[in-house]
Amino acid sequence: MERMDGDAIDRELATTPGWELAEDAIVKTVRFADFREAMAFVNRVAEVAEELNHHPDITIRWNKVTLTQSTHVAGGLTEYDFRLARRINEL
Ligand SMILES: C[C@H](O)[C@H](O)[C@H]1CNC2=NC(N)=NC(=O)C2=N1
Repeated sequence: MERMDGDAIDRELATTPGWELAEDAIVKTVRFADFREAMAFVNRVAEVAEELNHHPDITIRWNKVTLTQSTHVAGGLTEYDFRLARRINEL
């Protein structure tokens, strides 16, 4: 899978609500009622990541979960990152 160029990234970001570009990755932070809710979400993300074989970096800070995505093997953003982002938006 090829790395995406800036125009392609901007186009995809426009249809992937809640995600922002940070360096060569896309980032989203989701806030929950408490830690337990945050962990339940993280476990749902894990299921989708395993299904797609594409995994986000995940930071959990009490009730806030930050997902950071890029395609390691490509050294930047690819369609896989946006596909996972859209599935996460559906959770
Ligand atoms: C062998 C396995 O397919 C690869 O390591 C997958 C797993 N999940 C992955 N996730 C992400 N974000 N980038 C990758 O390059 C990647 N590669």
